[in-house]
Amino acid sequence: MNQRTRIKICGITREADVDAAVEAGADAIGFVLYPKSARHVSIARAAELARRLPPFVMPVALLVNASDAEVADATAALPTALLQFHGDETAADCERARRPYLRAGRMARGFDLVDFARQFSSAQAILLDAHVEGYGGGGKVFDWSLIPANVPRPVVLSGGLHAGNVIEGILQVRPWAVDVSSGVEAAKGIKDADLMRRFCEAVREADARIADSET
Ligand SMILES: O=C(O)c1ccccc1N[C@@H]1O[C@H](COP(=O)(O)O)[C@@H](O)[C@H]1O
Repeated sequence: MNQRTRIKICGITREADVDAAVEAGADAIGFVLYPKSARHVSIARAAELARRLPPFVMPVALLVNASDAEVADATAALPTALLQFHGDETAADCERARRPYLRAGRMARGFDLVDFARQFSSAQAILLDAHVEGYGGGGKVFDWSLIPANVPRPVVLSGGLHAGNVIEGILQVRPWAVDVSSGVEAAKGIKDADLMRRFCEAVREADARIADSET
């Protein structure tokens, strides 16, 4: 199958970075609504930034153990956003939002990804991140060989990706999408336009290699 790997760039806090991510070719832009993150933006600020997005580029609202009231505020202010639950939420917690969502799994040895994906059968995809302190965004790569071939939901590969390793990640894992934050930053929450461009070019290179190998 000649598939285009989708690209999410997460942790955006500035207008210029929204524009540069779109220009680079991102399909989705993530806003971190988790107050303890160095990349945190308020719901109002995320909504302001999301209004810059052109059609067919999706905003993503990243939440960590948010209350139902916070989730309701986020969905009201960001009506077109996909939700990304990146904490300890249960499937029931995620489903109460009544919105399409991604559920992050924190990969470590012994983590049963197939069972996790079955628990979150209502998720659009399972996002795989390294197990780091502070829930995520740590720029850490996990051992991709821990991902079994039979995950029953689409997979979003993340965790320490950058232009130098994303081709290998895509060729090895064949994810539906990739997600990057630290690997395209000058500092936490401050994206680098050149790194975003190089990341997206590397993803397209991986797709081209897959297409070549299939013809
Ligand atoms: O970005 C954060 O600060 C963050 C905080 C809490 C949970 C998740 C967070 N970010 C997500 O972590 C992964 C991996 O990021 P990185 O590329 O390794 O920095 C990604 O999904 C971010 O959206």
